[in-house]
Amino acid sequence: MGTVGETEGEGVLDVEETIFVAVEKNVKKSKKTLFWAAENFVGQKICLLHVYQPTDVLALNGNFSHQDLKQNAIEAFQKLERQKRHELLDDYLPLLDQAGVQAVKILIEMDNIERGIVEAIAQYNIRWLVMGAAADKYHSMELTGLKSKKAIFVCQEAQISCHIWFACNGYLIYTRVGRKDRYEMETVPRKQLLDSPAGTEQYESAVYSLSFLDAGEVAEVSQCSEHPSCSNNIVVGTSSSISFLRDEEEDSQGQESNEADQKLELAIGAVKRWKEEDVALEAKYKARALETLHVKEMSQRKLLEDLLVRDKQEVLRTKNQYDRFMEELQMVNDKKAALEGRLAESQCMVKELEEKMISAVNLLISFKKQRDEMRVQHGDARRELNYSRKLASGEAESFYGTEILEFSFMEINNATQDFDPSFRIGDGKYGSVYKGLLCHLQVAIKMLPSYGSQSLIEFQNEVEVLSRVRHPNLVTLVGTCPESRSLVYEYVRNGSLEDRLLCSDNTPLLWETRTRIAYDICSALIFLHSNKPCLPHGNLKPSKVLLDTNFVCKLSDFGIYRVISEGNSGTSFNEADPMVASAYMAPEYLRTGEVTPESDLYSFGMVLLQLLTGRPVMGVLKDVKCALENGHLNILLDASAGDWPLAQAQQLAYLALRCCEKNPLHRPDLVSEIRTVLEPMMDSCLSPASSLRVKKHRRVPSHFVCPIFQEVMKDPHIAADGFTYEADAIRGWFKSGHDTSPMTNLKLQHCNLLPNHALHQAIQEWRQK
Ligand SMILES: Nc1ncnc2c1ncn2[C@@H]1O[C@H](COP(=O)(O)OP(=O)(O)OP(=O)(O)O)[C@@H](O)[C@H]1O
Repeated sequence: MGTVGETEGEGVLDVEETIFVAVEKNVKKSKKTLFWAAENFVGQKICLLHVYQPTDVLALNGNFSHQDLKQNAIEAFQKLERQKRHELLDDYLPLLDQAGVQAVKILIEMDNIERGIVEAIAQYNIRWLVMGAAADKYHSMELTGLKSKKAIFVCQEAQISCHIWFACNGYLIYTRVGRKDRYEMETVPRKQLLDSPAGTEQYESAVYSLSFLDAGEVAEVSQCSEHPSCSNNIVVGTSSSISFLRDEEEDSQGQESNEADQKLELAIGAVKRWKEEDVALEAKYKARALETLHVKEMSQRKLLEDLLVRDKQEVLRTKNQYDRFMEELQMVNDKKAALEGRLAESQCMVKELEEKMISAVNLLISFKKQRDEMRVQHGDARRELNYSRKLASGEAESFYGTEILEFSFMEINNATQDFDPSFRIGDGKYGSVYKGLLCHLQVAIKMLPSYGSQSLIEFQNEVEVLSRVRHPNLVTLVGTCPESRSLVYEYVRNGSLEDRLLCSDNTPLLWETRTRIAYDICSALIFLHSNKPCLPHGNLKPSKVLLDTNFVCKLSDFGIYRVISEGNSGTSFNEADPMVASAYMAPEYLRTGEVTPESDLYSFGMVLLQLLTGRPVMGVLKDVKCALENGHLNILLDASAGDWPLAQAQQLAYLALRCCEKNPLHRPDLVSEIRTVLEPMMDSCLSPASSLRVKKHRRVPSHFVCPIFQEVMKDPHIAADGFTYEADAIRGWFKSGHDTSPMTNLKLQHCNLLPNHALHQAIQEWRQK
């Protein structure tokens, strides 16, 4: 327990000129004592004296030993604490500043405050000290002695040279007079001073009185003679207090002296007892404090032990968790390695499969090529065979070119790009018609309804019959797909007569062309009816009259009823208007459902009426009849056809009406009557003026012209680029070292050529006309 003194302020302290004021940390509590000093010692320097009990850092840290705490930390803590104290003391300085008093401060560090003050008095040789006698709240008129234990201790223990004023609530309560000759007095212990009568003699003008301020005690007050500037009062001892009495009659009256001695002894005894009691009490408090500290430490220890147990458990739990995670991680790593292995395997497999796929595709391509070649060979072989057969039966001449191709559903599917709607060119009552490319030919594929009662053989036989019927005015049936029950026809580019009559593309048909169309239909019907067996068309109407690029008419769907099974004959998929459809049908057909050459005549008559008038079929028969009766057919004639010679038009109208006779027997004969009427008309159409107009109309179709020779082809052949060339021209191209397409300039896959029979035939027909 050392004494550390710190002074702060200006210069060296002159203890003779300085009033020390003992203050506590709370400014409020010591403020009035300080004011009292400032008021009473005007012009004197004031030094604030403060003792503080430093915190026991080791005790604060409970279980930690001194070694555990770093010296630096302790010092830092103490420094901080000291600094705080200084800051607290600084709070007094503005008060003194206001009073115009110079101030310094001394900070003493000690466990016991009163002892600290006493030590400071000794250390700095303090001559003048002001301190509190009691807390301000205890102040009253009766308060005449010291109440604070610290004050009492200082009063008793401070070196005698120090003069001390004890104030309370701004009033001086008690003064301990200091002895100027301090060297002399300091050698005498305070107690001895009290005990010795000589001690009392040394104080002639001042009498010490220790007042323990019990209730009811009375104090006498005398003027302080020690300090001139002071209006202090000196408290003179009372009955129950320890008193130093100045009694001039003491020496003379022995009895009284004895009594005084006795009193003194009593007082000393009381002080001793009080001190013993005080020590005992302090020991008791200390013991209690230690006990409390012990209990606190024990509970802290318990708390820490619990915390330790909990921490241990937590660590254990974390460790278990960690172990589990590590196990899982291991498993995941194992799985990852396995999956990576599998992935590598799969990638190998994918690569292998890709290679296999590529070779399969290559194989497929070569198979397809082989198949195409084989199909061609097969076709050739069949043709050869049939030709040989026909040769044997003497029908060889009419045979060439009537072989029919068979396609798989896959081919039909590919040709129509999965029956893409953009490939659909029309819908009939039996199904849809798609455009497509098969064997390098542009074709129209008619999808028929299901077989129904018809067997595959029956279907194939009927198709065989139809495919053999070939005429320039009939759409050629080039193939079939029994799998999908579809018929593959040559594609006719210029739409149907129905479209033309509706002028859907604003190019009306001239009367010459209409006359020729009538003639073409007549020719086709003569051919069909003269076929063995007789093959009536069965569904003649403008939508079945197709026109090629040269407006040559080609009847489609002839004899289709032969491949439609009975169960499906009435099936209507997309029939526009049944009334309109039946308007072309002969009354007996509507009654019996039997297709005859006469029923074709009726339909022909209706088509003829429409060619003349361009009117819708409904009501046209009645209108023309009426017009002829009234002689104003010219009004009814289609003006967009040009100046139709009226006589010719009338002749055609009468012919049409005869064809539409209800009684089939009254209808004219196709060859002897109808063709006889139409033929001269055709000739007149070929008059120079007409033929010029028609020729204008009949320019050479561009697809008849070889792209290399730029002439109409004689022997058209299809190359690998899909274009048709004159055989000699394309062969010459290859011979000259080319392996590219003359049209696209791209490399050709092969140099094989395929005869384009359909085009060849079309060119022949065109030439004949
Ligand atoms: N070979 C072909 N070339 C070009 N277009 C064709 C060919 N065949 C048919 N078409 C087109 O397909 C359309 C539908 O023909 P489809 O024969 O199925 O029905 P439709 O003639 O309208 O009447 P129906 O219901 O009586 O059969 C025709 O109008 C025609 O435009």
